[in-house]
Amino acid sequence: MATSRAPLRFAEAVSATVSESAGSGFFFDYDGTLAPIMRDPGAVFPVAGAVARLQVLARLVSKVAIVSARPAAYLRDRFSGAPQLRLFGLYGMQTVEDGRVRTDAEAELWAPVMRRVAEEAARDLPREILIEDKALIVALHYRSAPALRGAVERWSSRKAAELGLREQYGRMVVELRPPVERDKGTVVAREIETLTRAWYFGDDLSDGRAFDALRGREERDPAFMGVRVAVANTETGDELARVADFTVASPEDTPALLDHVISAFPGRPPAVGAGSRHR
Ligand SMILES: O=P(O)(O)OC[C@H]1O[C@H](O[C@H]2O[C@H](CO)[C@@H](O)[C@H](O)[C@H]2O)[C@H](O)[C@@H](O)[C@@H]1O
Repeated sequence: MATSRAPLRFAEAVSATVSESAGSGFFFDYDGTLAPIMRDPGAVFPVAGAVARLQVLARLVSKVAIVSARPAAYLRDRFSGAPQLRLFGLYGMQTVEDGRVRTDAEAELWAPVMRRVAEEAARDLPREILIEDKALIVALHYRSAPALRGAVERWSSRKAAELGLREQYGRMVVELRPPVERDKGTVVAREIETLTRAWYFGDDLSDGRAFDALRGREERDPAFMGVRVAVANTETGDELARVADFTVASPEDTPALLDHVISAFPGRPPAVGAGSRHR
């Protein structure tokens, strides 16, 4: 991922978005971007104020979406307060349409294989490893036992080779998933086709593909503006921050950045401390 254009100023990015709101979209990763990182994935909820900000934003621009590795049903639950959001789960293998989860047919064919992977992981891996069975993706979490990272990665690589699966590394996690052409980059590339401005917020390795999708579109279409926002963290954040236009310090700071964007729309009250950050 290479940065090729002059640095974008936050105020310019915001005003270009406001002036073409009907062609603008906002895309968000979930864990580590809109929600804190915790040991128990099941205990995580969006940070205070995030859902409300997204709902406001969804009324102001063309499209606001969550693009996550979580199952779509999980996202539907966590973002029920923002019904206008578009939800892409399992790296785009699932979406929510009219309140119902729709799973990609090609990915669905892998359900029996992934069930077997979850069973074998439970049998083979030490019990300190948290196995998150997302039906079409098996996540192997070593946050409670970082010393077991090597063992987890070796097991995962063997299983991927044996069964023809893909691996995705993340924050103290390795995931095994079907070899279908879906990732955050393919989702974003498709969803921005009708847009002229798009922002993507992320914190992790898989979000780099979404950044690349914005960059690729910019290279083909000089009228398009992509805005990459990295949410800082010491685990996987550096790589993303290096190629981001802006960085926020933590998921808890994401709503404040959105306030600066929202307040720039006509008729919106000014954000507290507007213009003082995100340069
Ligand atoms: O695409 P995302 O929405 O960012 O999902 C990526 C993974 O997030 C979750 O794992 C991460 O957050 C957990 C909860 O804070 C944390 O315990 C774990 O160490 C992190 O890797 C989720 O559990 C995974 O399924 C997602 O793939």
